[in-house]
Amino acid sequence: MASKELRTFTREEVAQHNKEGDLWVVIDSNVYDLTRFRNLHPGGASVLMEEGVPGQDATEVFFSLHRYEVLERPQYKRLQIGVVQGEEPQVSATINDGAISAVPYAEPTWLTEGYHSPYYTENHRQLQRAIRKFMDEVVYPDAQARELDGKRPSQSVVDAMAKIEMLAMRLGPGKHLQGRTLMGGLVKPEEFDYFHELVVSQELTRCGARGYGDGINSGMVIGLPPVLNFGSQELKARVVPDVFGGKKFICLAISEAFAGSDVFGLQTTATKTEDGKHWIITGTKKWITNGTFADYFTVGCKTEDGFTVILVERGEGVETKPIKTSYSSSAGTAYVIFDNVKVPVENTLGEEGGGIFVMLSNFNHERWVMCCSSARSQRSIVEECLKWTNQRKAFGKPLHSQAVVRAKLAAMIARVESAQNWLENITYQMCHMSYREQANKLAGPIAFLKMYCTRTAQETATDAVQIFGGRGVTQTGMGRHIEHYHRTVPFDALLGGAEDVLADLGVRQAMRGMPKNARL
Ligand code: HEM
Repeated sequence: MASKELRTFTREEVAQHNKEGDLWVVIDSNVYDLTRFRNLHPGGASVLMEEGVPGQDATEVFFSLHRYEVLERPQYKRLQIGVVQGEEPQVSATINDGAISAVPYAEPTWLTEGYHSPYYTENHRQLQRAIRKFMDEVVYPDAQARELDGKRPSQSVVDAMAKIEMLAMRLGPGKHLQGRTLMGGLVKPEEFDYFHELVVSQELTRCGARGYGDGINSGMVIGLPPVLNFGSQELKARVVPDVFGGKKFICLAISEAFAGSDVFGLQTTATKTEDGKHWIITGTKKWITNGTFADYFTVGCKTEDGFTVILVERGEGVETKPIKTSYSSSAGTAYVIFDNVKVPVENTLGEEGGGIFVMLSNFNHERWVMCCSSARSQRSIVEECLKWTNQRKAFGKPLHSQAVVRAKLAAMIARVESAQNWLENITYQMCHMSYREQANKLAGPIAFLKMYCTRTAQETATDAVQIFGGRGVTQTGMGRHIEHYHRTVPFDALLGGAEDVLADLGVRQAMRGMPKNARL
């Protein structure tokens, strides 16, 4: 809403204001006075005097050069002086207003009008509506701002998430939800299933800011499960409420400059003090998401018996330094130094020497969460491409009138639809399997799905840049989401296991299941 009162003009009246010292235009049935703005216009003053602009309807040329959000910025919003008599604006922002997008394939089938799904109940739909509104109103503006300034997610947003128990919901169904009021009581803790969690993950991904997306407590998603599942009661009572309450932050600290996923190559050591009451931890960790602001570190250490996971609290001997990666430092990616850090043995997570089991126990869930995000972010790119090829004209016709452009769109749509449909099938299996069954039966399929999601995501990113041209590599303006996606999408293919490793894991699991008597 503009703060001043808007007047009503006929198109003939607007047309009178067509010179340098008196310059009005119509954009989407709204009237703008650009007289004083002309010399401040980032695209230059002269373009505003080109044929078809002064006193005219500049809607088409405007939307071929600017995103809708330009008109929403306060400094430009006040350029609007009125509306055209008897007309209603036709261009509405289909994102960030809590609504479902009407653009084909911009939403998964279950959210598209007239389509059906066997997987989602009315309760999933209610949660989706509530979370989308929350995301668009509370999280999206912070995500966009922090992604640019590189600061950590605002505490007010973390607090708001904690209030609706979104932090706890991100760890999926389970005992940790007991007694919590999820989304104001919308979902009963005992009814919360993996489809509810899928909704939470996918809606969160719509914030369209990859670094921020990781910054907003993703360290918790991977760092807290070992505490929840393997920590002592005392440790859990001390750590979990503050983490779910958004007051403290936790991260997973496994990878090192010396070794990535090869946990047996790690060099961080934990040795017991003579009285056996403490660990002394020394070593370094690299690429630790949320590490710069974490209070707790779930650390993989080399111990006498092999590999052990220990919870370290920030304090004497713990130092964290930011690492500058291709995405925003909003993620809090850190280099972590442990210098003779003294930790009570009660902070050991699981058995001494049993660290591999602790780590493996969360891999499937972690990878599945990544698939949720990957499938959803691909979809946002498909929406951007569909809108752009529809509104952008080249050689006098919309971009989509070119067969090569349509072929790229077809491939993108097919990829995202297969990723989402496969994801929903696996999610359904998860809902009907015990955790142990999931480990046996789904490690392979989830590994394949993650490999598929991240590989297709990169193909879609490349195609999107081709469609957007120079704008696809420009950090501001029309293609800014494409540039961001293309720059940050390789992250997805590294986290939680590189593509080739996952592919191999899936095949090896399939081979283990081959019947002994199978022959051609
Ligand atoms: C309310 C009216 C307008 C506002 C507030 C506005 C604002 C802006 C802004 C903020 C940019 C920088 C790029 C971006 O952030 O997207 C820009 C670029 C530009 N504008 Fe406008 N503009 C307006 C109207 C127009 C009109 C009517 C034209 C018609 C020719 C025009 C032509 C351009 C061009 C050519 C660029 C450069 C685009 C690029 O670098 O790709 N603008 N404008």
